[in-house]
Amino acid sequence: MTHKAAIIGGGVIGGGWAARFLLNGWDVAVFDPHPEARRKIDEVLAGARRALPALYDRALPPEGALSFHDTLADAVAGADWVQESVPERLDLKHRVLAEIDAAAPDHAVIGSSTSGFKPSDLAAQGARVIVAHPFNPVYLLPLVELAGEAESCARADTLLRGIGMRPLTLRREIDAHIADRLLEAVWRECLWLLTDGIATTEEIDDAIRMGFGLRWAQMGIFETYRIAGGEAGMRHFMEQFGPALEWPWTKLMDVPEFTPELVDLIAGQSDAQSGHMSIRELERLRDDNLVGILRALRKTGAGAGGVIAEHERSLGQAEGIPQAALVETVRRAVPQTWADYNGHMNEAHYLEIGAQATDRFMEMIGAGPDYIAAGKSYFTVENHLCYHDEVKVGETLVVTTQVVAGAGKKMHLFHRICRGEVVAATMETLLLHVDLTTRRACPPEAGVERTLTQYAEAHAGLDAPVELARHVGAKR
Ligand SMILES: NC(=O)C1=CN([C@@H]2O[C@H](COP(=O)(O)OP(=O)(O)OC[C@H]3O[C@@H](n4cnc5c(N)ncnc54)[C@H](O)[C@@H]3O)[C@@H](O)[C@H]2O)C=CC1
Ligand SMILES: C[N+](C)(C)CC(=O)CC(=O)[O-]
Repeated sequence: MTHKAAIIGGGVIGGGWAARFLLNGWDVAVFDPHPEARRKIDEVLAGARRALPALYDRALPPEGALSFHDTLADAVAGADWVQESVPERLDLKHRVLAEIDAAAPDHAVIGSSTSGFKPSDLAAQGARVIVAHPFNPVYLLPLVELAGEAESCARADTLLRGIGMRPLTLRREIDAHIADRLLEAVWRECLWLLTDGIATTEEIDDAIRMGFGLRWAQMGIFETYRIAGGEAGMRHFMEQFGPALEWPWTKLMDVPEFTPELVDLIAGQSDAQSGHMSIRELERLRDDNLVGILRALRKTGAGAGGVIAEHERSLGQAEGIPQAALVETVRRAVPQTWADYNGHMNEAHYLEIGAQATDRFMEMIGAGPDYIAAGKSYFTVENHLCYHDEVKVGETLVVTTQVVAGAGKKMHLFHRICRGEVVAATMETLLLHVDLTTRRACPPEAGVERTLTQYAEAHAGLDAPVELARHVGAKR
């Protein structure tokens, strides 16, 4: 059954929520009286369609339906989740939340994107609401801080995990939650460094992105500092740097006055630093970098990479049943990071997607991660790729796999890499079954051999592909 989300306020954050729900298969209804709201959401969606599918090696579910409504009540009718994302003004939030509460179904989770109000502030006039504070861009960053009534937070946790997010439920409510407390502390010190003429906006950004910002994405602060203590770890780190808390290393709670002069100084320096790019261009750059970082983290499971890997496991894939028809082994979007200077998918990634098809087929015959952990696997000994057509970023590729032969130590596969009806490339691959202890070829375990043989027999009647056993044939 398709879920429905209602988005009340479709600006930077509401647009991001709309994209996150929609691309994960939810229907989305938007209410925002601003005359430009639809255009802005369409632009955020275009960015999300380019970025989010690129995180995964499997296809996301088919997109839900997007609709815009003239009244709040229309938008929330039948919704399973209502997300309030109007500007950060308590009086406005009270008005909007009262309307949502009156119109939303009893079972709906009502979340507020507030960056800093506590659930008790929001519910002061009786509206049912929890804090569901996301991070920009909502369609890529997994974190959502939850605060408020326990049962609603638990329901919210389940639904958010289903759309690839990582809920963090606060143990008790606090102004600005956890992450914004940290962001405000850094922001405050940045303002002092600017006010005191110590550094420019660009220099401060360099101080973050060239150094500790890279560490924070994967280890946060405590794990990072544990390592900084050397072999003696966290205790030694605190012995060494604890006294610094007494030194003037931080202005602590002292806040600079936000004068018009300070605003002009920051806005002017920020224009000089990044004004040569539009906000949409900056968003695309940010998203491409985030996709690259998240995909790198996926490999080790560190930080948000673990969330992506876990969500991907929940995305549907073909059943491992031997059959005469070809087996679908991969269905995925082409990420921006796979494009090259010719404006299409680089040749190396045809091999990558072919290798993903082989990995998936190994899982289907019972030679997946558990089998490998127990000491047996397959090694590739030969690949042959034929490139037939170019593929562009964002297109969906489907790989089907044919078993050419599968007996004893050998597994001979033929992958067709298809874009719709077009076979964009083929990859023929020969693998040998190996004992990972001796690193030598050996017969597979009985279950794997039996399933592989069943596939080979089922595929024996299929036509041999024309590319099979072809050599590199340049006409002379
Ligand atoms: N911008 C950010 O980085 C983040 C913002 N937030 C929070 O998200 C919320 C929204 O912030 P942004 O999206 O940045 O603001 P925004 O200004 O980009 O968007 C607010 C939207 O609400 C609409 N709106 C105003 N009154 C409305 C009403 N009565 N009914 C329906 N829509 C109405 C406006 O037309 C506008 O499109 C705030 O509570 C903010 O603290 C949370 C995380 C990050
Ligand atoms: C600046 N901010 C308080 C609106 C930041 C957030 O709430 C979260 C984010 O995305 O940085």
